[in-house]
Order: sequence, then structure tokens, then C-alpha cells
Amino acid sequence: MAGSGSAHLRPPGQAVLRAEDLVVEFPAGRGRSVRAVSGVSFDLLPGETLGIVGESGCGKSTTARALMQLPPPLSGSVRLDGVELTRLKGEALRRTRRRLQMIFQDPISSLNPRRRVRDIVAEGPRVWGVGGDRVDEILEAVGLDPDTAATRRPHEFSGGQCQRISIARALVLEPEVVICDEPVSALDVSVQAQILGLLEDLKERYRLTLVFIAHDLAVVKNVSDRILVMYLGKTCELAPGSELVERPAHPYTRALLASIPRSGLGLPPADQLISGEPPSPVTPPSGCRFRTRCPKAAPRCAQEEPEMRSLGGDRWVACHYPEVETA
Ligand SMILES: Nc1ncnc2c1ncn2[C@@H]1O[C@H](COP(=O)(O)OP(=O)(O)OP(=O)(O)O)[C@@H](O)[C@H]1O
Repeated sequence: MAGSGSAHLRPPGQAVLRAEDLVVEFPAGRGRSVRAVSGVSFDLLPGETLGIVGESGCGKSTTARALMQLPPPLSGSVRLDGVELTRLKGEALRRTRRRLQMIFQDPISSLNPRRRVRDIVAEGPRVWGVGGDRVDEILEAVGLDPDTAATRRPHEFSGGQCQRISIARALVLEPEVVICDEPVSALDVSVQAQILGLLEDLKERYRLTLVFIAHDLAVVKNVSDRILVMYLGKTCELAPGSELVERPAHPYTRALLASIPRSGLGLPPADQLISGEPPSPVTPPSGCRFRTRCPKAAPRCAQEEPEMRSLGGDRWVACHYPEVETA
């Protein structure tokens, strides 16, 4: 069975974006495949920010790309305002996908070095016939001077400024949902806070709904309404950000939190909560995928895969022995 369950999804009509039981596989040589995303489900209410967090390789970027149908998931459903994206093809898919924009980790390589900033930002409006009159407004909104900055090329800007250009390029198309895939990981710490603050401002101003992906829970917790924790292609825990941080239920979430210096949670050091590297996703452990690194692992964890179950309120966990009582 692929999924960790989708009991935690809200009724379909409430969500602006709804991903259900997403499965993505890649060839892994010698006739084998790697299941990079294995039954992941989540939804977003309008105006919500959902953080997705987990170690490198846990499937965050693949999940983000599956939302965009780049490539489409092997199975599962992605609905944007009720429209099933996995059934759309060609022009119909591209038109709908405009409303779902993505911001990437490496702003410099994601921008065409030969083009001027104004042309980069105006390219989408030219193709789609949307937002052409907003180019200057958007440049100003992201903190770039439309008169001086717009005629320069990406290499004349710092990494943080290039990320502002990427954000402008995404927002000019009037998206409903913006997927931010590690948007500050490549930036200096001092610049990270500026870009995070900018995203918060733009979210309010343009009434955006955000998916915010990062490997660093310290970054995600400050910007997310709810946080989804992933491990080896699966969902471990989903909860409102403050509750997940103050009372983590999954041992993996505790380990992620313990690795944040001065988290103030009084947790033992991270290396006492988690050890070693994640197993290969080509041959994941039976039962609970985290069990080979989990300090609480018991025989049941090898035999039975934990489904997402309610902890009450809006809290869900996929663990047989969570740190918090189940409802
Ligand atoms: N195009 C691909 N071909 C083969 N395997 C892939 C491909 N893209 C991703 N993978 C594998 O899928 C798994 C999930 O990768 P993914 O990049 O989604 O993780 P991630 O959590 O975003 O990590 P990171 O933060 O390092 O980007 C990894 O095992 C990765 O090696």
C-alpha cells in the first residue's frame, strides 16, 4: 500500500490546493525504481502557508514538482480550485499551471543571464497575456527600482536581489498558489531574513497561498501556519506550526527540532535522538521507514506501516508510539 492515508485532508471544497496520495517514482538502474514520494497528501486553505520540512532527499522538491505536473505523479490527485491537474494535458495544463507558480533555491541559475530584468519579468505576461501592466508595480513590490534595475542583467545583482527578480517573475502572473522550494537556502543568513520578510509582505498584499519547502525547521517554523514533516518519501507529522514546535509528536520531528541550536525545548542533543544517514529510498525499511533510526522503535514498527492518525484538533501523526496522546 502506497499511502500514509488522507484522513487529514479537509473537505475538498475548502482547499485551494489539494494533493491526495501522490506517488512519484524514478528509474534507479538495473530495472529498479526509487519511490521518491510515496502516498503524500495535504491541502491548503486560501491564504495559508504550509511548510514542508525534512532532510535532503526526503522528497520535498519532487513533491513540489508533482504539484506542478513536472513530471506528473505516477498516481494520486492534484486539485487547484477543484480542477484536477493530473487529467489536463498540453495547453489546458499550461494555462491552469500559470496560477501555480514556483520559486527555486538557486536564483542566479534560474534566471536567463542574457536577458534584462524587465524582459525576464515581462516574459510570462507576454506569453500568457496576463499581468503585462503590472511589471513595474511588481518590481517595486519586491524592492527593485523599475527605472534602474529593470535594464540590468542578473549577473549585476547579488543572490538576494536575484531571488527578488525570481519572485517578481512568479508574482507578475497573478498566481493563487506560490510554491517556494528552499527559497533562502542559497542565501547569506543576513539576506535570508529579508527575503522571508518580503515573502510575508507579498503574501498579505497579493493574498497568496504558499507552500514553503526547506530542510531547516528553524526557517520553516517562522513562516508556516501548518507544517508537514517528510521522511524518505512519506509524511510523518502534520500540525499547526506552533504546536508542532512546542509539542512534537513524531520522534523524527523531535530530532529535527533538537538539531536547531537554542530551540529552547530542553530536548536531548540531536545525535541522541537520531543517528546515521537515512536508508536508501530504493530499498526502504519495512513498516515504519524511520524505525532504523528511531530511539523508540519496537517490533510492531517493522511489521506495520503507521497511517496518519489524529492527535485532536488539526494535529496528525504517522507513528505507532507518538510522544503526544492520540485522540
Ligand atoms: N530526476 C531524478 N531521477 C532519479 N532520482 C531522483 C530524481 N529526482 C529526485 N530523485 C531522488 O528522489 C529522492 C527525493 O529527492 P528530492 O530532490 O525530491 O528530495 P528533497 O527532499 O527535495 O532533497 P533536497 O533538499 O536535497 O533537494 C532522492 O532519493 C533523489 O535522489
